[in-house]
Amino acid sequence: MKLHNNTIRGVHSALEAIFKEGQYADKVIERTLKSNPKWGARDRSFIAETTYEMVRWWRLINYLSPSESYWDLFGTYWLMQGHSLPPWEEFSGINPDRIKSKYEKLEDPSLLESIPTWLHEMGKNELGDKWEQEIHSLNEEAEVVLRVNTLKTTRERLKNQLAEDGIKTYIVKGYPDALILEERQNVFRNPAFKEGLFEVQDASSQLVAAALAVEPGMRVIDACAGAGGKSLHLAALMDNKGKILSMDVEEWKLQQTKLRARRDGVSIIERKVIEGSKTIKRLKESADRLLLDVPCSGLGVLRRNPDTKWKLSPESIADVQKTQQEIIQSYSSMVKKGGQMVYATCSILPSENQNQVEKFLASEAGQDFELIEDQKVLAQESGFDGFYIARLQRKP
Ligand SMILES: C[S@@+](CC[C@H](N)C(=O)[O-])C[C@H]1O[C@@H](n2cnc3c(N)ncnc32)[C@H](O)[C@@H]1O
Repeated sequence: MKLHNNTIRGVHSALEAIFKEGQYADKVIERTLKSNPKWGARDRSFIAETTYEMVRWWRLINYLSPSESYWDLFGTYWLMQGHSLPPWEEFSGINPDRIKSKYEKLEDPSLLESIPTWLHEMGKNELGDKWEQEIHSLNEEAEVVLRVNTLKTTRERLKNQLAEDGIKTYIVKGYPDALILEERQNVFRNPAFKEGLFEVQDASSQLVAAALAVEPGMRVIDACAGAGGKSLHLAALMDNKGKILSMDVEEWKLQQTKLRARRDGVSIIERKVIEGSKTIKRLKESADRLLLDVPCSGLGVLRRNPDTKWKLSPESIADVQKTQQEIIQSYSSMVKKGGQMVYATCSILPSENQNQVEKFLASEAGQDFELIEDQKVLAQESGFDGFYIARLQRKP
């Protein structure tokens, strides 16, 4: 594969924004590509993929070639991919034999999997024997998965429509609304996306709304709705009949929900910003179904957001765990007697998942609830993102 100096520079400036300015990788890549409209499709995918992969393997790359120079770091990454380097002056500081022998001697799993040492220790403590395979799976490149908007089309029809545009997809048993792309490509420019025929949503994430067992006509609250991915799925499962209250503490996220609902032909979503405990108290026992897609460490979606591992710390995980317990304790009051609630995270750590549900059930607020079932979705078993989904029932 031929390297081009200008696209490597594009990767360097993206890495600088991510590591020196602490910006989010997906946003940086989006902006880098937008501000360089002349780059062709191949250049764009080179920049996006290389930036993501270098972020993913950042600790390992820096261990193999401790250097301040982005050329040294890129060259090391390129060699790790099994390529050879062109005889450019920029790569003169790299010694491929030294890098290879350093890699071959490596035994420390946290370096081999390119994660912080504290995270390796935490993962081992929480997941035991399953940890090493799980972090290995979470370091793989994610599939692109679509969720068919069944309010506007069927899976079969969309599959054929995309195939006519050269986008080949396949289906996997157990995910009734999902289509998986055979080859990674940008689907947001496809007319079917603009017409609201699909959303991009991982297959594991599609299990969350399905677990809430909604029916048309119900009153549903999505209390951590964010940009509305699950609210939109719920609306489709309810055949756009009933009411969904999409809530969040961040108004700008709910604004996205509004735009997406319009594109997807969803009219049953109402939005409400959570301003404090009063907002929750006013909705006491008002929901047939409540979704708590709570903020979490994001460790289950490392394949999509590899920069998360450099932003997390034991303290930030402890903080988010505190928020999770506060949310389930207080927000569960919105479920009607006899109603149901789903508590979900995109984390694989039991301390954010089943332990939180157990703690809630043992508390005073949880006395009215019982666990119906839970799914501990690991990337190594599902092939998709890591998730936790617990379904609880409030006693009549
Ligand atoms: C995992 S994300 C939700 C993703 C969203 N459900 C989706 O499908 O796109 C968690 C959300 O919880 C929100 N959040 C954080 N603290 C909250 C709180 N105390 N109450 C409600 N939402 C909160 C965040 O702003 C974030 O949008």
